[in-house]
Amino acid sequence: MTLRIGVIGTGAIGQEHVHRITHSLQGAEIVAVTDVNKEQAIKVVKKQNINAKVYESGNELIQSSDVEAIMVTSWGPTHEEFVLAAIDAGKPVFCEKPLATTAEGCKRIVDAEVTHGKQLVQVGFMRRFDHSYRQLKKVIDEGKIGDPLMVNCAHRAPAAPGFKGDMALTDSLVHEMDVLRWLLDDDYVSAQVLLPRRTRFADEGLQDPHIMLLETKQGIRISVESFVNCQYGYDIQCQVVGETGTANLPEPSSVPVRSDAKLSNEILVDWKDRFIDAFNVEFQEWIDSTKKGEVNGPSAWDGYVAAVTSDACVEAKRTGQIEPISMPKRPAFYDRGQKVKL
Ligand SMILES: NC(=O)C1=CN([C@@H]2O[C@H](COP(=O)(O)OP(=O)(O)OC[C@H]3O[C@@H](n4cnc5c(N)ncnc54)[C@H](O)[C@@H]3O)[C@@H](O)[C@H]2O)C=CC1
Ligand SMILES: O=C1[C@H](O)[C@H](O)[C@@H](O)[C@H](O)[C@H]1O
Repeated sequence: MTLRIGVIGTGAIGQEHVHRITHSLQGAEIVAVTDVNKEQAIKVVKKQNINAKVYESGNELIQSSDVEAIMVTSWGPTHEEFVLAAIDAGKPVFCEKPLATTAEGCKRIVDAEVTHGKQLVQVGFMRRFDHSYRQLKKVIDEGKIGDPLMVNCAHRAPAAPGFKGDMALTDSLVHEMDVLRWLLDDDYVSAQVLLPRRTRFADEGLQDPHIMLLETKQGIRISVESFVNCQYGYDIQCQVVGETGTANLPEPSSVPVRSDAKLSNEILVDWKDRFIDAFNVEFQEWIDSTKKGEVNGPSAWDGYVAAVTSDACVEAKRTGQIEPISMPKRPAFYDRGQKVKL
């Protein structure tokens, strides 16, 4: 059986995902697309050479009997409406981060999904599918460095066109907020945000870099640097310090070149390249799980936790204080093993 997917939002990442599902992955096809920029949606259908119908709106696409599963890759503020509509239609939905732009919006989605009675929602936190993060998690889970005590991360990008306000926290660092919970199998209890000296390469009014400090329930202390105008490349670092050793996130492979009396390695400059394999694994596993009637990736609850954490970080940046992160107990509904029926 081929999973028939409808795509809401044919912009940058929507096109990436349409391409990978159509040309790289197995078991699914794009049968429907929609975008408020209809001309763009039409162009994507032609360029990707897919037999997909262009719908007037996301809700019309969701309601279509031709569409079995939904992919939401529109702007963040539109996600809540479409995810709620997909739940209402009883259809599995993959929603790119953020699940919703507020914790309250995420909680409305969690409540709707629990009321619906079947888990349908997966959120696009793709780092859990990245081979290097999975290698790092294996080392930790096997106890090779003892209990984790501290974690030091960096999330650097060469430039941040269009970045404004708190996007370093709400748009970029949400990836670390999610992946570190998964890596450590832990939850957060507090957040603090430090504002180092601004780089002259930041747009007017934009703070850059930031340092986010998190404490977990187990007492692990986490430091994450966000530097979105670092100039030199797209560089994701993660070191876990344990009782008996340290473990570093493996660097993307590159050929060491010796020439002109220098030894050099290339550094990637784009998140699309750094995580291309993670996106492919994320979507192949989503397709396979959805066809089995399962949700095995980051859930709506994970999307809610990321939103609560990011809200606390934005508040910590505003107050300059350590802000508490208090989460209600995760509903048993989100324990693994929930099955959905297509
Ligand atoms: N997982 C990851 O690493 C990444 C995730 N994203 C997320 O993906 C989402 C989209 O980001 P981009 O593709 O960079 O943005 P984009 O602006 O390139 O594309 C978004 C598209 O959604 C369309 N759109 C907006 N409102 C709509 C509506 N009501 N109905 C239908 N279409 C609508 C826009 O016309 C646009 O074509 C964002 O939530 C972003 O955070 C983006 C980049 C990386
Ligand atoms: O979701 C993303 C990308 O995956 C990058 O990791 C971030 O740097 C970017 O800001 C964000 O949009």
